[in-house]
Amino acid sequence: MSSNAHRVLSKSPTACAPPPHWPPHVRYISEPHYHSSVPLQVRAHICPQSPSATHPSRSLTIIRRIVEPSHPAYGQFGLFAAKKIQPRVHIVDYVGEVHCDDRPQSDYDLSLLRTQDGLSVGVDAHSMGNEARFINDYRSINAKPNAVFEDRRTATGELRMSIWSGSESIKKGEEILVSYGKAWWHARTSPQTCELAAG
Ligand SMILES: C[S@@+](CC[C@H](N)C(=O)[O-])C[C@H]1O[C@@H](n2cnc3c(N)ncnc32)[C@H](O)[C@@H]1O
Repeated sequence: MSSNAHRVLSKSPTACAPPPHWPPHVRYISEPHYHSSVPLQVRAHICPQSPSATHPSRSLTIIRRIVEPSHPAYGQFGLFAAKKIQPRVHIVDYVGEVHCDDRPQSDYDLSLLRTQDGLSVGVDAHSMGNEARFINDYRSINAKPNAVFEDRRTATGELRMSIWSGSESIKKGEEILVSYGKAWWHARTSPQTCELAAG
């Protein structure tokens, strides 16, 4: 068996090729990975069955480098509408590593859930994730966000933080922008850091 054939056969069944402009140092995943810091009973609450792969994002979004010097994330990437997106449409789930440990250094860590015991569950897309990790915050770009974070359960019951278009449609080529929340920005201008707040 050639080494290429072996690679294909040993690939995870849900693995898929990264989209164009995907950075080589980040692992592209289409379903959440659960870190060992997530207690079993919390994992069972979030994901009662096996994780489900999501592929709705490809046709709706495109990752693009920001080339406008006036953009506050100039030189970085952003996520853009590949076609017109109608209001209140599910664009993509924020997929990454689901964890309960602290990730103060990550700029890709989003809050998924706080349990009744006060345990904080995050989704960190710093080292592995999908297209959603490239969504920028609207501040200094637009007057308001055109997309929102909203949690949902997939068809197999898995809790996900998803990105939906807002009350207005998003034009083809327009940047998809959410609000990271004031606390996220506050944490980055003060000595302490915290998770990206969905809101
Ligand atoms: C979740 S990442 C977004 C994707 C990022 N632009 C990239 O290329 O990987 C969050 C980072 O994007 C940048 N960013 C996002 N929105 C921004 C904004 N409105 N103004 C300045 N920087 C922003 C900041 O560097 C922030 O730490």
